[in-house]
Amino acid sequence: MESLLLKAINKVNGSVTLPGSKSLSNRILLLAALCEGVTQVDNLLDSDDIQRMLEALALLGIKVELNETKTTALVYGTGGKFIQPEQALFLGNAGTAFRPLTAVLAASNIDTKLTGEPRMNERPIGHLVDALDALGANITYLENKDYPPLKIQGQGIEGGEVEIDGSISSQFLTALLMAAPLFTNTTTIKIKGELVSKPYIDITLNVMKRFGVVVTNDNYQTFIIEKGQCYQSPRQIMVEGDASSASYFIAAAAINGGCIEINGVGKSSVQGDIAFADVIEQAGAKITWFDNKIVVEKGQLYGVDFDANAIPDAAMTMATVALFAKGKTAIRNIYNWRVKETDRLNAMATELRKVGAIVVEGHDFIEITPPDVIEFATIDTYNDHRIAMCFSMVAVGGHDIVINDPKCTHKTFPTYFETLATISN
Ligand SMILES: O=C(O)C1=C[C@@H](OP(=O)(O)O)[C@@H](O)[C@H](O)C1
Ligand SMILES: C=C(OP(=O)(O)O)C(=O)O
Repeated sequence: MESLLLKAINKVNGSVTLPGSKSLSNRILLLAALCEGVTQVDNLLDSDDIQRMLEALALLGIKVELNETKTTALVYGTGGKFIQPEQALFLGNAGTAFRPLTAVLAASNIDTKLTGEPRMNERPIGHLVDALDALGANITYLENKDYPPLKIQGQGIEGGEVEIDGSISSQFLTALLMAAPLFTNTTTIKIKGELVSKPYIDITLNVMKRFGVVVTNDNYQTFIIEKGQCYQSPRQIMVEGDASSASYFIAAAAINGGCIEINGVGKSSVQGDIAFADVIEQAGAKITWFDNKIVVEKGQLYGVDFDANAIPDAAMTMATVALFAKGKTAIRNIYNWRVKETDRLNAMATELRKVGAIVVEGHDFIEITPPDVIEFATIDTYNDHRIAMCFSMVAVGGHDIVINDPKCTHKTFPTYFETLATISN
C-alpha cells in the first residue's frame, strides 16, 4: 500500500478553487437522466463516486458526453426510460449513487442488480427498502437482510402514503423524494424517528425544484409530492463547489495562521456543510463571507462542544482541528459516523490517539483533548477519504505525518494533496 510522508507545513497562504460538490453532482446527473432532452452540467466533480453514477447511467442507456477534464457533462435524458442492463450496476461505496438509484429503479420497468465494494455491503439500506416495499416495490436482498447487494424487479410504483425511518441516513428520504415524481399518484412521506443530516434534504429539495418539481415540506415531518409533476431540464446547471471539501482549507488557515481564500462556496450555499465555518468561527477563527467565496484567518483556537448532526462530514475536520485548540473539543450526536465509509467514530478515536490525543469514544460522540506534544505517527485511513484529508491538518499544524493510502481521497477529491501543496510553504 502506498504511503505519503506529509512534511510539516510552515505557512499556508493563497487561494484555492473547490471541486464541484459530490452531493450536487450525483443528484443533478440522476435528475438530468430522468428528464427529456439535454442538460449541460458545469463544474461536475470528477471523482470515484461520480464515476460510479456515470457508469450506472451508461449501463441504463443514458448517453453522457464529458469534456476532457470530465467537469462538463451533456446528459441526454430519456424521460425515465431505461434499457435493461446486461450486468449488475457496480456502485462502489457511493451512498449518493446507491440509495437514489435503488428508489428510481424500483419505480422503473426493468430488472437490475445493485452491488458495491465490500464496505457498501455493511452499510444499511433497510429503512429505504422497507419504505419502497410498503409502496409495492419488488426488492430482494441478495446476501444479508437490510444490506446490499440488491435485486430490483422494477414494476412501477403507484405512490400513496408511506413512512420512512430517518434516524440512520437522510439519503433514504432523499432517494424516495427523488423517485416520487416517477410514481403514478400523489405521494405523502412521513418521517419516523428523528431525521438525521437534515440539510442534505434541503439540497435534494433545491435540486428537485431546479428540475421543476415542487415538494411540500411540513417541518421535515411530512413531504408531499403532488402527482403529475415530471422532471424538466433546466438546460444548463452549475454545480457549486463542495462545502465538505472546503472544511479542510477553512481548518488549514485557522490552524496555521495563514490566510486562505476559498472559491466556489459562500454565504448563499445550498450545502449544510458550510456551517462548519460557523463552528470554527466559534472556536476562534476569523471568517469573512462573500457570495461565492470565504476568506479565513487564524485566531487563537479553543475547544468547542457542539451538536454535529447537521454536518456529519465536515464535523470530522473539527476532530483534527481539536489537536490545535486549547482545551477539550466535543462532537456530539454523530452515531451515523459508524455506518459511513468505515466506523468513523472508532477510526478517528484510534488514529487521534496515535498522535497523542486523549480521546473518549462514546456511542454517538467523541471528545478530544490535545496532547502537550504531537507525536509522529503513521495514520491508517480505512479506505475513508475524509480520514486522509482530516489528518493532513497535523502537517498544517507544523508536524510531519505519514498518511497511508492517500489515494483514498479519490472518492470525492482526487487532487486534494496537490491542492494543499499549492497553498503550502
Ligand atoms: O445526501 C447526501 O449527499 C449525503 C448525506 C449524508 O449522509 P447521511 O444522510 O447518511 O448522514 C452525508 O454524510 C453524505 O456524504 C452525503
Ligand atoms: C458519507 C460519505 O459518503 P456517502 O455519500 O457514500 O454516504 C462521505 O462522503 O463522507
